[in-house]
Order: sequence, then C-alpha cells, then structure tokens
Amino acid sequence: MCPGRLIFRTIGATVMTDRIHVAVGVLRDDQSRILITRRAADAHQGGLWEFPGGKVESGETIQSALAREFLEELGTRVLETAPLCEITHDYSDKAVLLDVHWITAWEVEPRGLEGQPLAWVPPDELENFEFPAANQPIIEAIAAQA
Ligand SMILES: Nc1nc2c([nH]c(=O)n2[C@@H]2O[C@H](COP(=O)(O)OP(=O)(O)OP(=O)(O)O)[C@@H](O)[C@H]2O)c(=O)[nH]1
Ligand SMILES: [Mg+2]
Repeated sequence: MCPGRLIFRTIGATVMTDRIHVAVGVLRDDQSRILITRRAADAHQGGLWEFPGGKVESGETIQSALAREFLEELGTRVLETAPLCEITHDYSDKAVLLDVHWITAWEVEPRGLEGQPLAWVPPDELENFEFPAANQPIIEAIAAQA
C-alpha cells in the first residue's frame, strides 16, 4: 500500500463532503428581464452580482430552500420552479454545487429586504455585470433558453 495514495484519497473524500449545496433562482418578469442582486461587500464573493438564493438546509428540497430564501431576501413568494442547470465549482476557499432553477410562478414584487441592490436585466446584457466565476455557465444557459 502506498501511503501517499491513501492520503490523497482521504483529502479527496473530505473535499466532496464539504461541497456546499446552494439553491439558486432565476426569476424572469413579463418583459423577459432577469432579476439579479448584489452580494454584500463582506460576503463570500462580496460585491459581485448574483441570482438570489442560498444554502440548502438539512431536510429541505431545492423548492423549499428557494421558497425560504426568496421570502427572506426579497419578500417574494415562490409558487413553482423548473430546473435550469447544475454547476459545480471550486473556489480557492470553498466548493459549491449550484442547483439552478427558473422561478416559473411567483407573487409579490421583489424588494431588497437585506439592503441589497436589485437590477432587472435583459438576458443579453447579463454579460455586462460582474458575477462570481461559477455563474458563467448559468448566464450561457439563460441565453440559450431566453
Ligand atoms: N445565492 C447565490 N450564491 C452563489 C451564486 N454564485 C455563487 O458562486 N454562489 C455561492 O454560493 C454560496 C452560498 O450562497 P449564499 O451566500 O447566498 O448563501 P445564504 O443566502 O444561505 O447566505 P448566508 O451565508 O448568509 O446564510 C456562496 O459561497 C456564494 O458565493 C449565485 O448566483 N447566487
Ligand atoms: Mg443568499
């Protein structure tokens, strides 16, 4: 048995276990504009734009995590979602699995309840905003389906 290999496997397993599962929602209005919000300066990937959402808590489905996060962050009630894409990305300080859904039915106009700026952006203008690196494939998936 090669000790080096054993250590490598152990480290690999630890990284996988620690991957953070995140529910991310892409909300489109009746003019096909997409809602983005700006992350707080002191947050992970702070100051960059994002699609609203957050960590999936123990026992939650993606839908229930999205419903909770949209209510907490925006005051919006999520009624229905549909899968858009799944992204795994390793930042230098954490690894994430972004489970991205369209928000296909919702009520109550979003407001920045945590003081975060909001913007409604046509799909082909999303590339003008600075997002975390993990978001590039999401922007491409939106453009492909818009
Ligand atoms: N919500 C959201 N998170 C994203 C996006 N892209 C991306 O890399 N992330 C990463 O996903 C992780 C979790 O998201 P979050 O910070 O919104 O989690 P949360 O709402 O539960 O916040 P909390 O940490 O205050 O409880 C962060 O490390 C964040 O950098 C995105 O488009 N939206
Ligand atoms: Mg969040």
